[in-house]
Amino acid sequence: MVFGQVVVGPPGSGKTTYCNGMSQFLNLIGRKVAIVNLDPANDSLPYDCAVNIEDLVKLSDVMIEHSLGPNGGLVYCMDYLEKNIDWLEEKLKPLLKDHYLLFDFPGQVELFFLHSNAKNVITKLIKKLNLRLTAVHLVDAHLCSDPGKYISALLLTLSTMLHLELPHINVLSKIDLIESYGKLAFNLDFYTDVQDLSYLQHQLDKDPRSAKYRKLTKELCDVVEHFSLVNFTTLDIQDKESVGNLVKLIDKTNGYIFAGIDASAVEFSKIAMGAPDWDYYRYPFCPFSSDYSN
Ligand SMILES: Nc1nc2c(ncn2[C@@H]2O[C@H](COP(=O)(O)OP(=O)(O)OP(=O)(O)O)[C@@H](O)[C@H]2O)c(=O)[nH]1
Repeated sequence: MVFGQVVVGPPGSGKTTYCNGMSQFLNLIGRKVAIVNLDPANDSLPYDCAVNIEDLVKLSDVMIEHSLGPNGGLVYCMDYLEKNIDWLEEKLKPLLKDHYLLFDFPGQVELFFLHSNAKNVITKLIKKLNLRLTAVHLVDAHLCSDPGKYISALLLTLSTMLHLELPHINVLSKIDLIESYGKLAFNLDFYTDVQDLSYLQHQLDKDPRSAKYRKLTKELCDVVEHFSLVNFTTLDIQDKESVGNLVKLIDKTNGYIFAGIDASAVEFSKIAMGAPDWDYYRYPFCPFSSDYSN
């Protein structure tokens, strides 16, 4: 069984930085990691990738050949990848024996709630290669500083969850910067737990432009609350404890913590009930710099 993460989120939410930081962290706790770059718009990669979509299709070539803009070009690239899924499977096969996989996807959000190519690629890989993947959806934490943007982020997150149909963890990224956008109207828990969105209405009513859409906003918040699926964890990719806590969550969702244990009910309950206290803190970490190897 091969475990890994599908890293998605809007442009600039920190996906590439995440893949880099996460792979360094996982390496340090003893896992062999392979990063699969499926974002053809990723020009300068901070990490060494095991597989790069650029070797199959180049966004710049697609845009010229088919007279497409960057968004149309990306949709084309994902479509091309789906049609050539054999290429990706062949590239991944040598990694399946002992690697943990990180898939770095493009930030164009329409790929994850409108078009089906990216989802089809993931589904085919899961089925054919027997992968256990968790979707990690990054959302820039600064969106919490504006109630309207926060509600948009909730809707995007919900639609991505429903579209991908994977074990899913939503992350407020760059949490270290949250205070630089001013004091939040509520405690951070309010934004991570997504419990009672009616409080946001008071904030929105302060702005006459959003007060006009009071009913629409309420209905949208009701949709999010009724699904009762969205909540967030937080991440500062430069903080080892923050990354470690996220890894624990991800390991529970994709089943990594159960890998290699005896399939007996006793063994299973030991892991399920016990504190998840395994390899994460075994390794001495330096106080953080974004490069864990420093
Ligand atoms: N302070 C801080 N900055 C971060 C963090 N994560 C990412 N960044 C910064 O956010 C910016 C965008 O990060 P990227 O990793 O390029 O984001 P992306 O989602 O891959 O962007 P696209 O490829 O455009 O979709 C970079 O300047 C990163 O250094 C974080 O946890 N804390």
